[in-house]
Amino acid sequence: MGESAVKHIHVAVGVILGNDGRILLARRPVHLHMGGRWEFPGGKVESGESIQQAMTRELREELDIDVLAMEKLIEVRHDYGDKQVFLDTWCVTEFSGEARGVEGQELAWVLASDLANYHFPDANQPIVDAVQKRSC
Ligand SMILES: Nc1nc2c([nH]c(=O)n2[C@H]2C[C@H](O)[C@@H](COP(=O)(O)OP(=O)(O)OP(=O)(O)O)O2)c(=O)[nH]1
Ligand SMILES: [Mg+2]
Repeated sequence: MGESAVKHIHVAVGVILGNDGRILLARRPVHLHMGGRWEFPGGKVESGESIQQAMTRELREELDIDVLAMEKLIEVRHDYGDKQVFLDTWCVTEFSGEARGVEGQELAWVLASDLANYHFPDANQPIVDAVQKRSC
């Protein structure tokens, strides 16, 4: 199958920066794809939504925060075999509210230098590298 025939799921992925430069990670529920691994919060872009709208909606749903400013970080395409994802990854540089795991997910505020200690989905290495290379 040619590259053009592969349908990637468009995912809004947020690298959320806290006041002290820490980054917010959430643990994916065990029953989901890549369950039990740590992720940068976000989710699928719905049809007709811009990436900003999708990020705002997802982070409200998952964390009860409102995105005030975001900047593009990196685009990652990955083939899981059963599923192809396009991780449209942005740094969330300003938000309002205090993040909590609305869906019961475990959260952690992590220093960029400590990201290597967390088990991420296989697609995430380029994102971790980008975060460590340049702060958002
Ligand atoms: N949010 C997020 N998704 C990631 C990361 N890395 C990675 O491979 N993914 C994959 C896992 C999923 O296949 C897909 C995101 O889907 P999701 O399950 O979060 O989507 P969603 O929040 O819209 O959830 P749902 O309502 O469809 O269940 O992207 C990451 O760091 N963050
Ligand atoms: Mg999600």
